[in-house]
Amino acid sequence: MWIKICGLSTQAAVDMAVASGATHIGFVFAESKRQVTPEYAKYLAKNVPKTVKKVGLFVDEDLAVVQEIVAKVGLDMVQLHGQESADYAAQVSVPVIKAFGIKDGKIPDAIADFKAHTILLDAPPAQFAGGSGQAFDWDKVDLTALDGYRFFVAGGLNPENVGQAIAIFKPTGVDVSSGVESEGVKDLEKIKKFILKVRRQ
Ligand SMILES: O=C(O)c1ccccc1N[C@@H]1O[C@H](COP(=O)(O)O)[C@@H](O)[C@H]1O
Repeated sequence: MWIKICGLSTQAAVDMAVASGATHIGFVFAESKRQVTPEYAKYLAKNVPKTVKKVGLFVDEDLAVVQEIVAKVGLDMVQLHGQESADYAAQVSVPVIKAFGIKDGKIPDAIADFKAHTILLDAPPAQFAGGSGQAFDWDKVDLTALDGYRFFVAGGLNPENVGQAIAIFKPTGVDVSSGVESEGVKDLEKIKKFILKVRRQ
């Protein structure tokens, strides 16, 4: 099971995510309270083992800027959290995770255009394009629509509910940001607890 801890902005949180067994760590380059500069992400990423994928999160960013940051930071994957097209995704030089907001349980038909990529299911955008800590309506989702897709479940996950999300969706991976924070800051114990919970499933 892939485990992605997103919105990392301190060395201690990166180290805890890696030591606890995260498979992916995420840096937010879009407008967000978790936004980091490429220079700082490069610094945070420098001792991350090659086995852990470094993911850069972007929202409707200019493709040239994405490519520049991928090269500068040494990103392994890019998470597209805006209205990016499949044509745009196809031009990114590293594997793509394409996020979709799930409203009223409806899996958008547009996921069909991203079959070559990994899909990420999130709550619909709120103040920012994501990272709101809100879950979508898990019970309303037609799970057959996800057949044949590699996908992350995200949106409002935390150490307490991630087991239920895995049981319902049987996803390729789970992704969390707000649910491993306390008062808006990454909480090292919650990161560890979240990863342990997933590993014990
Ligand atoms: O984390 C952010 O600040 C963020 C900003 C803009 C787009 C996406 C963002 N985060 C991603 O949103 C989902 C759900 O996060 P949460 O666990 O509900 O807080 C996750 O994929 C984050 O990577």
